[in-house]
Amino acid sequence: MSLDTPERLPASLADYQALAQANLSPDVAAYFLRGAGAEQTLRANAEDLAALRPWPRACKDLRGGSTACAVLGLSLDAPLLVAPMAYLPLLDPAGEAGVAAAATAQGVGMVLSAQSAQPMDHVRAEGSNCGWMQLYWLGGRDATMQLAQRAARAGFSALVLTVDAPVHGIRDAELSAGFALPPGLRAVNLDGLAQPQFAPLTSGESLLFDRVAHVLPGWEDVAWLCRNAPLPVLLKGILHPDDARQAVQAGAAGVIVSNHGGRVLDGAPSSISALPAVVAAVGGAVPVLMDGGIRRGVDVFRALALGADAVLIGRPVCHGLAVAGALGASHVLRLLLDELEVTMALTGCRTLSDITRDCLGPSPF
Ligand SMILES: Cc1cc2nc3c(=O)[nH]c(=O)nc-3n(C[C@H](O)[C@H](O)[C@H](O)COP(=O)(O)O)c2cc1C
Ligand SMILES: CC(C)CC(=O)C(=O)O
Repeated sequence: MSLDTPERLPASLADYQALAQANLSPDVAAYFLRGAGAEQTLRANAEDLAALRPWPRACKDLRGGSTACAVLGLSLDAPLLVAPMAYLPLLDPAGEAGVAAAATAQGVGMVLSAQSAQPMDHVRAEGSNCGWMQLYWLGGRDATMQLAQRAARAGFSALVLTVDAPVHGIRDAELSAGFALPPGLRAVNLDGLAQPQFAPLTSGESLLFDRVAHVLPGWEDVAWLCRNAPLPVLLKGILHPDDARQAVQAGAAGVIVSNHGGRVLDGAPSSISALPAVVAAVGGAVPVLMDGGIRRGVDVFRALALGADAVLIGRPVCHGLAVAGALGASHVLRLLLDELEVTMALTGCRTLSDITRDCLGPSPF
């Protein structure tokens, strides 16, 4: 659905969120905006960011400052990418292509979800900054590689393999609102790829441990994909430093610290609290990105100060898209960029490399 574009755009991301929450139908709001279980992790993502204190500095020379950066070959005006999110046309018909156009207009990146409801070629034609393609392990090497090859043919420059959701999280709010995909909406980029078929369960067997677990990837599959895929592969959904080390060993080109926006394992650590140990474990071998709970430019600053090379933005883009289509998504990104610049100026940071741990007050972690 699409809400009527307001005459005056909302002034802040918080206003976009409130408008989206108030106006989306309860089932669509539950899918896009809520989290798993009791939503402890969803809340912790934002609360733990808010606990970090940017430290104002006086009379620093800010002339010639910039937020420009390069992340794994992407040249961006700021270290922001739109996170991969499924089925965006449920929020506005502009869908993934509208968000790609918004990201491109604002000079930030975008990762296209494997569950995009629009064809990848169309999305990239509308917004070339949509440069990375996310995928899940598709139950086997053949289907996963076929999707990787489709992405390469469509001109993407990297793949993002999501490893934190081998099974669906249990999303209470979504279940009680009765969310279901409407007929006609589907993950079109997966058309024709073999999906796992499961034999019927016999008594005492578990669907998860006796069927699904047999088609989940192991580290040897990840290493195989990193070796053979036509594009570099980042791993998304890393929280544990040991997994970060394994990712690097497996040949990952980057690591994304994420708990899937609190949508999978409720109670898992917030992304920002997990970030420092992952950054230390990776030791500069590959870029480290982070997502989860970024709601203001100051949150981008907080993540960079704890060692992220860039951040991904999830739900705020949904809020913008729901309230005012592609224009709303673009405006949300613009607000974040403006807030990041202002935060840098007030903390005396001229460039991104000036943003270090010393720019924060004493850590609560
Ligand atoms: C509605 C929705 C759909 C999502 N779909 C995907 C997906 O298809 N693939 C994926 O890797 N992550 C998916 N995510 C997780 C996001 O990529 C990202 O990790 C998370 O939203 C970041 O947290 P934030 O929403 O607090 O910014 C989805 C998140 C939302 C809110
Ligand atoms: C279709 C889902 C697997 C997409 C997703 O990752 C999510 O909803 O969080």
